[in-house]
Amino acid sequence: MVNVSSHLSTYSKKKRLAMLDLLLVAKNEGFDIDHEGIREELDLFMFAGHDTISMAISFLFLILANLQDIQDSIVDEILSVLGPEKPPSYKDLQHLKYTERCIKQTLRLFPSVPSIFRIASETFTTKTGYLIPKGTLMEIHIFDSHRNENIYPDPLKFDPDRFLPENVKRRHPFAYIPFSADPRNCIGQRFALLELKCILCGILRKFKLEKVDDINEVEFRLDVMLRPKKNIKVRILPRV
Ligand code: HEM
Repeated sequence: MVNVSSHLSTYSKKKRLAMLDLLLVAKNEGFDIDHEGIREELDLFMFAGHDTISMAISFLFLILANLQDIQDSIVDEILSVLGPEKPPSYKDLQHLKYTERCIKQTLRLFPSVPSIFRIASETFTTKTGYLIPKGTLMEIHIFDSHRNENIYPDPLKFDPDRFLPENVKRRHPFAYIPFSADPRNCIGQRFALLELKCILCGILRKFKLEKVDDINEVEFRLDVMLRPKKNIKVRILPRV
């Protein structure tokens, strides 16, 4: 067990505190959190920030291995913003607009969290006329909404332009909810996009992804995360 008091001088001098330091300061200053609570928060972050990203990157690689033209366009954008070697800065990552649209499109078709659950805190009637009694456990099926052809015509088509600002504006704000959309939505969503862009900058400038598994033949298994039944395979070759 860490002795917080002996570490106080270390963390309290820093201007911007890391998350663990923030939690320790909160506990020390008498806020409603104890060591058990801090452990739970860290555990949540480790879980929520790890499997989600690893599934997103797996499906992204599968898509890029299947769709060479999309992969080439992403590489072109990365090279035009960063050149062949430069590690991306925060600002550089903001310029990777096409890459971002491809990531969004991947999370539309393969949302790492396929559904979320809520308990109705009061009785209400939906816009379509269903009476939902207080206490009902509701499943919001993100995977199905993202593949609804009334919202996304030709839903299985990987079309990054669906996420051009003018097209996003035409849809309901809740038509795209890979990170959920309520007060308990994903606290790591901006970080997740940056992380995925960084991974693509690192891998795609050095390696080319080639198709092994067919994107249309992937089967899923029921889980909290969207996982394939079998491991996804792509061929990774040096980019020359
Ligand atoms: C592609 C990546 C990610 C996806 C698709 C994703 C998706 C989600 C979704 C749908 C929720 C809401 C769950 C619910 O309402 O039941 C959520 C919550 C959460 N996510 Fe993420 N997430 C991702 C990455 C991350 C990362 C990188 C972090 C942290 C660094 C993170 C931290 C969290 C936390 C702490 C919550 C709980 C928030 C709360 O309950 O108030 N997520 N995420």
